[in-house]
Amino acid sequence: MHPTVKPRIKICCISSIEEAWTAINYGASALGFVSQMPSGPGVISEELIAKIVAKIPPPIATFLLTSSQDTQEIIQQIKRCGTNTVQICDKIESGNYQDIREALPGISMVQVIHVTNEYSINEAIKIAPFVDAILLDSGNQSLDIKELGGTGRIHNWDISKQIRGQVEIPIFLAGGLKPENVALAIKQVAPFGLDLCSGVRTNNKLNENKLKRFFEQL
Ligand SMILES: O=C(O)c1ccccc1N[C@@H]1O[C@H](COP(=O)(O)O)[C@@H](O)[C@H]1O
Repeated sequence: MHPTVKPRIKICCISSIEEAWTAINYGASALGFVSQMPSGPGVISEELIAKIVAKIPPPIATFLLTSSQDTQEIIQQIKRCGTNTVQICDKIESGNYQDIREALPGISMVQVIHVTNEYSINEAIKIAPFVDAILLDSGNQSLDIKELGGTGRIHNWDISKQIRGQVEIPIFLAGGLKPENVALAIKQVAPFGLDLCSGVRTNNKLNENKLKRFFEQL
């Protein structure tokens, strides 16, 4: 069990160098870049991701969000985009986490678990030994058009809290976080990190007023 500290903040769906710097200036320690997805508001091209990532200084973490389920494909995608972290938004079907570790030893791996019911707890416990962090998001992988994130909806935080209590690695909480609910989310789940997209945006653009209000709640 980790001690409760002020959570680290990852601002996701970054779509320009200006947005990246706005998020960093307000206090983000990580930025998320959404590559091709079946659905969601944050997708940008890999070319744009690579261009923005090249301008981000240490120690800011850069997360590539991928929907690929094939580790060889993921490795190539990370190389093209140049991020230092990969956020795997679906279940790996071809290959395993070790493939990514061996090919890219410096890359951190974050696996997304879509919190839907109590089974999500076992899913998180099973995956935790192989990755560097787990990100608990809202979503639905069984829809015809999969929802892998960016839903703007919260999920059952009681399940997230149970995962936080049973898994030793850092937990990020995502899904519908915004200035109005972040204090309660921290109190209830006490995650290592918070990850958000739509809650600090207006018409898909980063909104400085919402960002400011969000950071004031921490
Ligand atoms: O934003 C997207 O387009 C997206 C698509 C597919 C997977 C993940 C995506 N974004 C991630 O979802 C979380 C939660 O988003 P929200 O705050 O509920 O809008 C976000 O932090 C991104 O990591």
